[in-house]
Amino acid sequence: MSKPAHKIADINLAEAGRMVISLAENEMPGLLKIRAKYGANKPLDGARIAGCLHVTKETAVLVETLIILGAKVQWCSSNIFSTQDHVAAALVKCGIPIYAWKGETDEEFVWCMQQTLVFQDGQTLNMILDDGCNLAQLVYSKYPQYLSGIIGITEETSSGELILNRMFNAGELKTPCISVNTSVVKAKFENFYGCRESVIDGIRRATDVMLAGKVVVVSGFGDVGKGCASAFKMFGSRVIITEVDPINALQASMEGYEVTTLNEACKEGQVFVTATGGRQILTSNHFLNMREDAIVCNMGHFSHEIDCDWLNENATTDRIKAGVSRYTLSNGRHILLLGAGSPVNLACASGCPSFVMSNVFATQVLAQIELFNNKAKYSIGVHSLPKKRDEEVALSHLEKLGIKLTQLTIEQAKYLGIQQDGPYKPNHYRY
Ligand SMILES: Nc1ncnc2c1ncn2[C@@H]1O[C@H](CO)C(=O)[C@H]1O
Repeated sequence: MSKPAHKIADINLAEAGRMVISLAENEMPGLLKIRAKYGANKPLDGARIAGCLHVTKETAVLVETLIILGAKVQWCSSNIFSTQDHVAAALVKCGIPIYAWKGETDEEFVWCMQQTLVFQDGQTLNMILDDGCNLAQLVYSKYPQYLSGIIGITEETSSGELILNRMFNAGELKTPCISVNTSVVKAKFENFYGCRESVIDGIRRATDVMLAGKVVVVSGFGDVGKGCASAFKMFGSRVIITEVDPINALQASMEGYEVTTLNEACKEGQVFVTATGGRQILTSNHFLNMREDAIVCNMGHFSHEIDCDWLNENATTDRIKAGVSRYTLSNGRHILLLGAGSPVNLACASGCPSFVMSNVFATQVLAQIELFNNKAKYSIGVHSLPKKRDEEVALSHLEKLGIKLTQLTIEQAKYLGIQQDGPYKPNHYRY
């Protein structure tokens, strides 16, 4: 049976979607500059990109940039709740095969990914743009016959990078990959500044809860956790951090946060945010000790940071509104779970803002160009883009913010032992 040209919620939403995509373009100078620089010589001509990344207005600008650079693209979302249906409609209106809608079931999520693998002309994918390694794992497990045709994989997020590294260490990886997450503009910009703004957006849109004065527990003090903690601090919350890594724990303490265990913090917290990249962080004994109507949400890629299965099997549920479920526990107290454990900024709001995503998605495009055109340079494994690319992406965003850069003199460059136009830092430098 031939596959449908697309599957979305409602094509009639296309006009509204195009409006928000146009506004996002104006906030995404990095992608617009890439279109201007590479659009004529089409470095992605011949690329058949299967994309699995939240279908948001920012991703729409990314998708249309890839197409302007010559790629054929088929796309699905990397989360069942993150699709912005009007954006999906706007892309389909332009003839782009989108298989995504807000509120997919887990089975439909897999079906959507499957639709991205074979193109309308019968050719199979030769590039993957992934978020959380969902698509790559599907191909590896269910469609290994396609692997020989895949030139490269670019991966968006830390959880996906973790899986690719695990596959490589197990000798299972058969494809050169570039992790965008290791780029500075992703880790130190989107993961921090993007989450700093969007975590508040997600929680406030879902609950309208007052954050000032409240006890907020953030599990994980990596770049995402740092951004989240910083946001709650700015809003006047009392922030408690939980961590397993002594370095991150010390950092949190140096920032003035209390650092303790979840077994202690679960009794005090009124809002809980997981940002560890791990699994089973918030579990039954925490839930049973939480205060009435404690708000529980996740900012990691996968919902398994929260033991949602235990809640669904051991508590009755009332749907308050889209993205907000109230669980009644055996002890009579209640818990509010946001976005069913999916990243709350994407499930209950619209994800990280366009300007910071412009940095990340410019890096994604450069990574796709690099792998597709220089595959001989990349061995099987998980690679990073050179620092110079990071600096170029950052440079393309300065004008929008009115930033005036100081020029390094030749003498200064000689003293520092670097080129006048960079790279300005050694690879081991931590920004
Ligand atoms: N507005 C957005 N559009 C697309 N992807 C996003 C957005 N905000 C965050 N993300 C990505 O979502 C993954 C986690 O699934 C990240 O690591 C982010 O780069």
